Amino acid sequence: MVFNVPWIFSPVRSVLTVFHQLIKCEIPELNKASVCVRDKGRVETIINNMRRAGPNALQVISDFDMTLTRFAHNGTRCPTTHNILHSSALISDDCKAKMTDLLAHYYPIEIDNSMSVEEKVPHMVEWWTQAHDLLVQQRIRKDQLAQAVRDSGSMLREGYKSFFDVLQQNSVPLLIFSAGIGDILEEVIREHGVFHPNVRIFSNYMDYDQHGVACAFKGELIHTFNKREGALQNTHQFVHDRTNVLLLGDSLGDLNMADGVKDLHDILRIGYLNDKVEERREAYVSSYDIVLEKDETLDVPNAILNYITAGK
Ligand SMILES: Nc1ccn([C@@H]2O[C@H](COP(=O)(O)O)[C@@H](O)[C@H]2O)c(=O)n1
Repeated sequence: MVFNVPWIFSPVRSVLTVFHQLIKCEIPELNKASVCVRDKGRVETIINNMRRAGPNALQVISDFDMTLTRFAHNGTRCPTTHNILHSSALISDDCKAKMTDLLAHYYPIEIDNSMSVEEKVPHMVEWWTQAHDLLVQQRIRKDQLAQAVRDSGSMLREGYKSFFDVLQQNSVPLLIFSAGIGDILEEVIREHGVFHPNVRIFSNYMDYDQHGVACAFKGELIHTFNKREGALQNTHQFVHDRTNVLLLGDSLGDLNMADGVKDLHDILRIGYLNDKVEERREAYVSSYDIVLEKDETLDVPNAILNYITAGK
């Protein structure tokens, strides 16, 4: 059992670690009740190293659905990129019903704390494959995607503008590694006015025929638990002269998204724990450096980024 009482202790390691006064004052967001930290000394050291190295040494690697987008708003679940498409007017009622059934069956497996990643993988492959096959049958037109996103009520987390803008202003690359649908993801960030040139996306993209109708998904399937393989295959696309990584995720499958970065110096992993909080807290606090429980904001990543970039 891990308690998120700020600055007290972490029974996961039974080590008493505290943030020093300086970082507590400079980054007061770390005092939020939503923040859980296993080893505060380690987090402080990493953040200070990153500040000393400055924004030129930094890249941000992030998941998208439920990490940069909100998990819930006013008690209602917010849509993932898949949900945006399957709830849209572009999809038949029959397809909607099938996609909803798939979600109801496979999402509990995705977040099941009692199953290993190895046990989950075949189920995730089945889920994504069936969902993509259904979507491809719908003859979705590329030029209709922007409207589908506008109609969807998709929401980036509170503080998104500062997050994207500060990275852009400091020329820090933002690499988004998503098992969602890349075409929809792009529309979401375009719609929010933050698709800046420093953003790069690795995701599942649709392929279109000469009429602009989706006819397949391109390349290797990316699901929640094979991002490491994808990251390693795409190492040539990572920004190699930037050896410090701020990693944001919401799944244990996101932890290895930076495995393709060569000469990695410092990495700070921030994990959003959105669902099944009690059951999964221990696993998250053992794996992520900072865990944000039911926190729908980017306050903590923003505060850390501001602290790092202010040191330049
Ligand atoms: N048919 C599907 C398949 C997956 N999902 C959810 O999308 C999320 C993946 O995106 P990330 O940006 O988080 O990698 C994943 O967590 C699934 O729950 C879906 O909604 N429908």
